[in-house]
Amino acid sequence: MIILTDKILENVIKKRPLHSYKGTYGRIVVIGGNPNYGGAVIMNALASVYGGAGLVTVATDPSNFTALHAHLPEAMVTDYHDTTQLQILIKNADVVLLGSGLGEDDTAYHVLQDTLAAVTLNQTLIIDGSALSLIALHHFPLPNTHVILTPHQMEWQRLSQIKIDDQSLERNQSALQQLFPDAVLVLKQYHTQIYHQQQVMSLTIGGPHQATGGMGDTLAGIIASFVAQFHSAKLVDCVGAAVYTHSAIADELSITQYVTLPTQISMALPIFMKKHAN
Ligand SMILES: NC(=O)C1=CN([C@@H]2O[C@H](COP(=O)(O)OP(=O)(O)OC[C@H]3O[C@@H](n4cnc5c(N)ncnc54)[C@H](OP(=O)(O)O)[C@@H]3O)[C@@H](O)[C@H]2O)[C@@H](O)CC1
Ligand SMILES: Nc1ncnc2c1ncn2[C@@H]1O[C@H](COP(=O)(O)OP(=O)(O)O)[C@@H](O)[C@H]1O
Ligand SMILES: [Mg+2]
Repeated sequence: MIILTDKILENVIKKRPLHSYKGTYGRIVVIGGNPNYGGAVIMNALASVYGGAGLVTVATDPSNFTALHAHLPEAMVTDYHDTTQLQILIKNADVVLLGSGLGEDDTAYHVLQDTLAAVTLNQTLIIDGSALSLIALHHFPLPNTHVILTPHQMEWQRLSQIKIDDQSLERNQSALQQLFPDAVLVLKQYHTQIYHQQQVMSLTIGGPHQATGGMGDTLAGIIASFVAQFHSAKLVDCVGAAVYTHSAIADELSITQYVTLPTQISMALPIFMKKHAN
């Protein structure tokens, strides 16, 4: 098992080439946010934009448009009910982040189905929140692309059938091999673990000051932005660096704060990344 340290950032966070533009840093489509959980996609998008992604579009319920723009004018929006538009967006994306705040109703089911059908080989699909629960419930196969799964322990229980108390490293590794052999698994908990093929990385920073709704939505957005822009690093290292960054910022904030809010972590990303870019 590899313990994540700030060394992982050296492999991933790079100074920007002068001859570059927004397209160089990746196109992300965030898909989720029903009328009750609009905050989830706003937090995905805040983390993606502040994490440095070039272009971020959010496909969500129209009731979330105004709130999203009020928080983040840098993001574009589209109605996730518009299947044709969704397919065009996905086709042009480098990274698709699916499921935060999607819910589990009929609309969610159809958006999930359309997205899984539209992603292609060279893209990266990050699957979070409700999309994980829906995939577990309906046994949707994963598409043939680079997949990153970001479950908390209950979502992983639903996917793997391993009860939270029985989620040992060996059992998790074996379930991943059996169910989703090519995927990267980010199993979120106190001391999050990242599984990929035979490799396991473990986080030993972070703490209960992070236990606020939206913390995982923010992590998913950071992962999306790192994968979208840091092309010279391996996918699993981008994930490791994002997981480390998320908790390192939270720990810095926790020196003076009792709780560390997800949106504060996103706001702190540009300064943290500047410090660690090489
Ligand atoms: N502002 C927004 O819009 C927000 C929107 N959100 C969106 O909401 C959607 C639903 O996501 P969800 O995680 O809230 O609900 P669900 O998947 O049912 O899991 C909860 C169940 O699992 C159990 N549980 C056990 N261990 C656990 C663990 N380690 N971590 C967490 N739970 C654990 C837990 O046990 P209990 O707390 O009851 O003891 C409970 O029974 C999803 O799309 C998400 O993106 C949220 O991000 C919040 C902010
Ligand atoms: N006690 C804790 N110590 C460290 N990290 C925590 C703790 N509680 C929660 N977290 C982190 O917060 C995030 C929670 O993710 P998730 O449950 O998906 O949140 P949400 O869906 O509300 O955004 C994960 O990254 C998890 O590791
Ligand atoms: Mg979550």
